[in-house]
Amino acid sequence: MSQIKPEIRSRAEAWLTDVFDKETKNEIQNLMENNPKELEESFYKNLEFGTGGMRGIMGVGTNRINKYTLGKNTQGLADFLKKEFPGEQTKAAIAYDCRNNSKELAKIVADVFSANGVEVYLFSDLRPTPELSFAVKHLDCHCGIVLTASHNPPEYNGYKVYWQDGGQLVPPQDKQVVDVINSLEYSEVNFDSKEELIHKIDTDVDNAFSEASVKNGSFDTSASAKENLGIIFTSLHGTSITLVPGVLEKAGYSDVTIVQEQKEPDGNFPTVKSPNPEEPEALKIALDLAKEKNADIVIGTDPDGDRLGIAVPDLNGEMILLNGNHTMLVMTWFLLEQWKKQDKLKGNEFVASTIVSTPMLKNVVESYNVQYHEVLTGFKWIAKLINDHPELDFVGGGEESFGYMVGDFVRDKDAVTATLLACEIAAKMKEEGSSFYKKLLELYTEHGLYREELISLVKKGIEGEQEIKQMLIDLRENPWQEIDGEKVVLIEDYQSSTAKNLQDHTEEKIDIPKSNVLIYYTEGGTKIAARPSGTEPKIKFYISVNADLDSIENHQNVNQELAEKVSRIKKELQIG
Ligand SMILES: O=P([O-])(O)O[C@H]1O[C@H](COP(=O)(O)O)[C@@H](O)[C@H](O)[C@H]1O
Ligand SMILES: [Mg+2]
Repeated sequence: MSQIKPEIRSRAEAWLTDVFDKETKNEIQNLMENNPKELEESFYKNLEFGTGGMRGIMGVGTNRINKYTLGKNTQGLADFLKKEFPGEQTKAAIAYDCRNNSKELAKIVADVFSANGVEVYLFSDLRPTPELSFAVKHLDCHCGIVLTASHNPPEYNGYKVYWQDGGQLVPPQDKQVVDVINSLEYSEVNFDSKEELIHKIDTDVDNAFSEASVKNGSFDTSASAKENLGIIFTSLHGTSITLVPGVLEKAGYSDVTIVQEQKEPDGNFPTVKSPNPEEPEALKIALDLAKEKNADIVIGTDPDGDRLGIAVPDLNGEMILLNGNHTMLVMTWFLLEQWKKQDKLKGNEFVASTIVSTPMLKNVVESYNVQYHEVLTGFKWIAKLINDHPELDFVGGGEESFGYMVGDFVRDKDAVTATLLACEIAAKMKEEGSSFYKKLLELYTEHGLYREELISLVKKGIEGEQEIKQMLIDLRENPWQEIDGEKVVLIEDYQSSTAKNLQDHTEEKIDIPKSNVLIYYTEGGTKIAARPSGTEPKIKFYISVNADLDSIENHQNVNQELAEKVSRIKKELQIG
């Protein structure tokens, strides 16, 4: 008992009142008596909204995902809706993923909204996140919620919030909503549902979304090319199983093999260490199956169906996992070619990506005389750009973390439509005697070979958070001056919004919202970004190096040299 800090004890004791149920109180008592460390982790702060909504470990406490923290969020949102749309019948759409407790938490969110007079459209079963983004607009809702922690480990859950346009909350609403939530007491949350305000949704929205996906993810690839494409698909125990097989069939793909061991939705993700297509291990079963079946493409989506991992044959026919940058480059090239062919490039189109994604994309996009815009990490910022620039046509957007969005019919990354686009490209390339991978290499010969690596260092809990903060403070105090023998020429600090040119000692203002991100550029074209993850307890370093590639035949040598360069950099900077 004596080990509990007084402020933690008082925060925990506030949860021992009648506002909270017996189970919660028992668990808190238990932690107080037996596990003060866990009590502190659970109560030392309130959960916050990050890159993609609010995420946390499930359990009791203010720093955990539970009925009370999400109830308070929802009460705050309902209060905000009332203020923002006075006199209107407000409406909210709610979806949930395969995680443990997602369904129950979705019902609680529906209860609190309805208790406050908000009309609720609740999916009758699990669905991918992009379908919720679609549903918000389709059903003319004022906001939307998805209960999901995306690809985080099984002990996590979360709460993604969408606004009227189908994009996740961004300024100015994000701060306004958070202020209302923070001003509430737990006792002010109304859980008394009005069942007559809760409507179940499923097939109608599914059909509309599937149709829109097929339309947006299909171009001029022939029916025979599609039939000839061998596809292996895995939903990694997640939500995309509800839609992807159906849209592939609708779009004309007949040779689709679903990874059976991973098709059942399961919040424990029993066949993978992490249900994240960014981790090579996640696609292992699918890759083995691809070998056996001699398939042309492997696709795996994350639990909430918004990010996708792809593997395709390299020039020797060996399956190779692509990273988010690779996929984004080929997809964007393909979309630009299609727009060009359809005579739709008029000079007011744009492609968007994030500051930690490959700088090569800019070169590809601008070679089509299309505008390239860069935003902070988080697809919500890409969605915001679309809103902020009604005068521009959005072609597509992506980010290094395996997310892509085709056109603007949904306002978040969408692995359903992106799966169709990946198959469209692979089928067409195969028919033309080329390949998805060869196309990537051709882009390298035109724009240089870019090699990117992400290093994520996991640092959990209170101490981890402190350590991550300190690492960035240290970097600011002692910035890298030279990296792999190349002088650092520019340092961007997105927290102070300054770009320091170390050569002419000038300083420019960065004109995007503040964020704890540092980016270094060297005279040789190396780019290194550092930031804390906004979804997981990690610090992330993004390394990008590049070199000219004169012919495809040389790609392995050049790639090898760049891999060695990245290794040297990691060693020198002591990151991973
Ligand atoms: O996790 P998801 O699929 O919802 O994706 C979310 O998190 C990713 C990782 O963010 P961070 O680097 O801050 O962890 C972001 O890239 C993405 O835009 C965001 O929507
Ligand atoms: Mg996700």
